[in-house]
Order: sequence, then structure tokens, then C-alpha cells
Amino acid sequence: MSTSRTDALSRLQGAGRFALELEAVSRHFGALVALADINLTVRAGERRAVLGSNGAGKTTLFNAITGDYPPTTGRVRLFGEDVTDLPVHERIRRGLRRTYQISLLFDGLSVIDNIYLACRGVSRRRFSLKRPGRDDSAFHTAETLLSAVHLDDARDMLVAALSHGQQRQLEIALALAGAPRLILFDEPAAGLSPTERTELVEILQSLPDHIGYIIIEHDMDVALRAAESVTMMHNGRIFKEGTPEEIENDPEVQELYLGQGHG
Ligand SMILES: Nc1ncnc2c1ncn2[C@@H]1O[C@H](COP(=O)(O)OP(=O)(O)OP(=O)(O)O)[C@@H](O)[C@H]1O
Repeated sequence: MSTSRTDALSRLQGAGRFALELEAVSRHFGALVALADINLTVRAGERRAVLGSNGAGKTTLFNAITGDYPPTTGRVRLFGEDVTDLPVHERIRRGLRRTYQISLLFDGLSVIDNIYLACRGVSRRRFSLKRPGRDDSAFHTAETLLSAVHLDDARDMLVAALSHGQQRQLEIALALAGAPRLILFDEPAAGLSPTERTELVEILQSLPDHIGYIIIEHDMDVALRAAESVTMMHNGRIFKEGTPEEIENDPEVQELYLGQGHG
């Protein structure tokens, strides 16, 4: 981690606030226990990877954090505030964002229009009847986000004409609209080529320091490069936590992960 990023993180965390605290979170689907007694904290600005085999409970963990599927038991706190009983949109208002495994882009619109709509959607003036002009601040924000996800060259292309990798980059831009403080990325590298994966990691690494994220990733290499801490899940429980180096060199993790054909 660079010295300037370390300094920025200590400033953020000096405020003494966690971005996320999960306390004894469980989620049942009928008799199935998808999450069991999860205790997890993520510091403000921290970048965390969640690894685990199929069915380990990673997406259910995201659903519990966002409120898409609230926990059966346990508490969820965002930036020090208990949000367990709050609906999804109230968590979004508090700076939580999420990307999905499936695309939620508008295929028939251009890249810049997709980003612009996301920016308008979270702006205070979204109900204004006035036709937006070039001085609309959402336009400027959209142009900034376009560059942040390396899509300047695809600015006016229709989403339907983008490569799979470009679509994933655009999804990141949409998650950056508004003032996100914690983003949950659900397998952003799925289906990407090695070159696209490298670009994705560069984009994630250059996000502003105050934006923390949790990334679900099957590709160990991407996860270990994009994160500074790792949580490994297995059968709905936290199996290991550590730095990327600790997780990579852990014999139990290697056995579990490589034994299941990942890596
Ligand atoms: N809405 C649901 N209804 C019933 N069972 C569910 C639901 N969502 C998840 N599950 C079950 O919960 C368990 C955990 O699923 P989850 O999708 O969280 O795993 P995952 O680690 O994200 O897996 P993958 O890597 O395949 O996406 C699985 O057994 C799954 O079938």
C-alpha cells in the first residue's frame, strides 16, 4: 500500500468509525442456513475481498448488508448507525452501493447517458422539470466518472455495442454516482479476459481513498491485488481472515480453495 494511501486511511479511521459492522448475523432460507453467526467489521476506506466456493454465502452476505434479504437474526451497522431495520434505499442514502452479477445497464442508451442518468438519479434536482443544460453539474460528474473507469474512448457508444469488460467498467461508474462510501462489488471480474482483469484492478486501486469496498471474487489473483484484507467464507461461516499474503500462504485455505478447482 502506498504511503499516501496509508496516511489517508489513518485520517479516515482516526474518526473512529467503522464503515460496516455485522454482529452475529444469520440468514435462513427455510431449513437452509445460508449465513451463520457472522461477525465482521470493515474500517472506513478499507478494501476487503470475500472469497469462498459456490454456495459459501457470499451473495447472501451482500444481501444482508444491503437489506435486499435482511438477516434472520443479528444486527447490521453502517458508519456507526444501526440499519438492520432500514429499507434498501435508506442504506443507499447513507452511502452504500452495490453491483450485481447480472447487468442492470440501459442497452439502448450511450455510455455517457447511462452515467448521466445515474448521476441525475441521486441528485437533489432529479424532479426538476427544467430540461438539463450543459451546465448541469450532473454532466460534469458524469464526465469525471467516465474517465475514472477508463471509458473515455467509448463515451458515445451504445451499451449494447460494448465489450463485456467495458460493460463491467460502466457498472462501476454507476456505483460511483452520488457520494458512495462503501461499495459492494459482486464478482466484477466474472467473464473478463486477463487484460480486462488487469484494467479492472487498476480502476479499483485508483478509486478515491475515502471509498471503501468489499469485492466478491472467484479469481484469487484479482482479489488479492484489489484488496488489503481478505475474508474467506465456507458453508455460511467465516473460515479465515487476514492480509492477502496470509490468506495466500495459509495451508488450510490452499487445501480448501485448490481442492475445489479454483486458483
Ligand atoms: N433466495 C434464496 N432462496 C433460497 N436459498 C437461497 C437464496 N439465496 C441463496 N440461497 C442459498 O444460500 C446458500 C448460499 O448462497 P449464496 O448465493 O449466498 O452463495 P455464494 O457464496 O454467493 O455462491 P456463488 O459463488 O455460487 O454465487 C446456497 O445454498 C443458496 O442456494
